[in-house]
Amino acid sequence: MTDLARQVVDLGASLFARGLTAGRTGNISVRDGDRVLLTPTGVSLGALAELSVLDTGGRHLGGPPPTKEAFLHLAFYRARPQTSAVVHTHSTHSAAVSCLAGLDPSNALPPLTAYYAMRVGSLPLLPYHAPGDTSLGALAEEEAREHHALLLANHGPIAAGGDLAAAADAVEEIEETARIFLLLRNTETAPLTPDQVAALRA
Ligand SMILES: O=C(CO)COP(=O)(O)O
Ligand SMILES: [Zn+2]
Repeated sequence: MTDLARQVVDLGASLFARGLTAGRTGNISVRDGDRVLLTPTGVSLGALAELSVLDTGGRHLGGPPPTKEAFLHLAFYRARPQTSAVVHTHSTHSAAVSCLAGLDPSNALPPLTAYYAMRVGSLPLLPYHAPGDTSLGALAEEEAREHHALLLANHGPIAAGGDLAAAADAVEEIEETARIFLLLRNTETAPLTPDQVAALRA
């Protein structure tokens, strides 16, 4: 197993052990030159043994069949050439927020904390599609041009980063902020001001 593949296995084990995705949910990918290593479909992130290999055009080059969300991962790589990794989870609080009525589709969570503003920024909500429904690909690719993190309605977060740690950081920060958001529901909150957010992202 290559060092990069080992990093995917270790990240999967870490996300699973911390309850950030359960059962056989979630998927991870990392770019390796002109190839992409992805978690296989139907496996627990806590028990990854081998990875699937695609080219950036989606051609299957080796390993078991890839995650059914491979098309979403590839949409991020196409839309954001600086992306080297993508992480998707079904983290509980993020998934709970993704089921709420009345969310702002352009930004599902307010900037309650500085780290959320720094690691995520804004979080467009993509309309519900069944897992693996490739008709979400075009919309995801369009949103990914401007945003490295998206929330899939009635599903969970997906985030891209310059490396695996950055993509995981974004998904974890979404989960922490979703938890805070739900803890504070029906309470008046004081999110960061646009100036405070801009200062953090400068
Ligand atoms: O999270 C998932 C679907 O959205 C898990 O599917 P895969 O096992 O195909 O990766
Ligand atoms: Zn999923």
